[in-house]
Amino acid sequence: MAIGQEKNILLDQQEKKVREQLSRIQHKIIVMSGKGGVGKSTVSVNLAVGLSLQDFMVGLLDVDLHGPNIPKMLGVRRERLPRRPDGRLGAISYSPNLKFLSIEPLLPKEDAAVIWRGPLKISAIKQFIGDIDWGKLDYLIIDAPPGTGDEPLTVAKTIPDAYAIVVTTPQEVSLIDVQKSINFCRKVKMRILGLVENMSGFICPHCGKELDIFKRGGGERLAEEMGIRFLGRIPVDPRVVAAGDAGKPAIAAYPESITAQAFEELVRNVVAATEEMWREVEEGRYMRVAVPVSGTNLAKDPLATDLFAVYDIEAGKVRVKDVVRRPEDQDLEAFLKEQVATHLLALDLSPEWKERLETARIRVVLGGAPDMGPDTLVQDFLSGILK
Ligand SMILES: Nc1ncnc2c1ncn2[C@@H]1O[C@H](COP(=O)(O)OP(=O)(O)OP(=O)(O)O)[C@@H](O)[C@H]1O
Repeated sequence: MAIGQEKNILLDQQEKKVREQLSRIQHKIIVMSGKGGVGKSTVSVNLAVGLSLQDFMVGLLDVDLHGPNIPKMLGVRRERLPRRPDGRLGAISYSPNLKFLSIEPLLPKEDAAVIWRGPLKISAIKQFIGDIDWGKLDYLIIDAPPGTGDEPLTVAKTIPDAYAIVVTTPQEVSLIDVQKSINFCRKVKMRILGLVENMSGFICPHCGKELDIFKRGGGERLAEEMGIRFLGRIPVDPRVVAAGDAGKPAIAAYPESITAQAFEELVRNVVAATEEMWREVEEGRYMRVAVPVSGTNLAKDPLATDLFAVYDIEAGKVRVKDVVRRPEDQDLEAFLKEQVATHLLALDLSPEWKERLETARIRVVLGGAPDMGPDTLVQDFLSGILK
């Protein structure tokens, strides 16, 4: 067998494993930020612990290949990954319903500098997700490295149905970074769960009360302007640092504190927001519609074309339209799944393919005419002419 062919088979197997693994996880959330140091890991850890304290089964994945700090924040260091009877590796248990994984146990030494080349990084992240047996989870929280580079892009592509939480601080420059993260999410078609404003207000280390000596706010206004949810704000609290350093997240270490309460509110808002996003899809208030095209008109055969107009539709209105090219080696089902399409609108499709897509929970609606453009077909669908 040719080397290229062998590589493709291995890649296909990896994709399959990744898909199987992901299908057992109900909600996947990527915690991201436009720049470093805004408290992404702190938010990820406290959110994961908070969800596990609400009896959800939770996984926490640290995708920071250069400086994984989640093991330290959880007080678990250099533990070996458990091996399952079938030979697969499992994540490390923090508590009965919280497991986590970072690159750390896979490094030769604790402080080893890792130099990853782009393709290696990408396959390491895919391996994390595909090779590790997470079991059945309600939530997988993924702490992505800051920025909009290779790692968040790989996570977004590997977990196409992940939602994003964007973390910011009240400083203006950080709020500008939010815009970048939001643009990134829109570009990779990742739905945004909402915005968290960290280090907002200050908790006095002496009296434990909140003092307004630092700038705060802005996040809520920005969220409103950008049309995304505001999930909560977390004050600056020196105990967050101490708790992180001591390996016990603030939400569990100081449950009575204002900060723990702020994290608990964040947990409640995240649960409500994920349920709402789920319902939006179930009830058709949110749709992602793919239409195979050829030039400016509908394509005669969806299986033969590589061009698709993809629409994000909320409350019956088109919010974003994009034209996407299907890679040559990707079949229609894999492509639509990667696009997280909920519907395929097309001129025609064989009954076998229609059934295959509907089994994959992609609704197929057929109709229109060869001289019609995709926008018209989508409008006909939204107005109920096409059913
Ligand atoms: N609300 C807070 N109050 C006080 N300190 C905080 C707060 N949030 C985060 N920190 C501290 O700020 C530092 C950076 O936080 P953290 O590591 O969570 O940021 P990050 O965005 O994940 O950084 P990175 O760029 O490394 O991914 C840590 O020392 C953490 O303890």
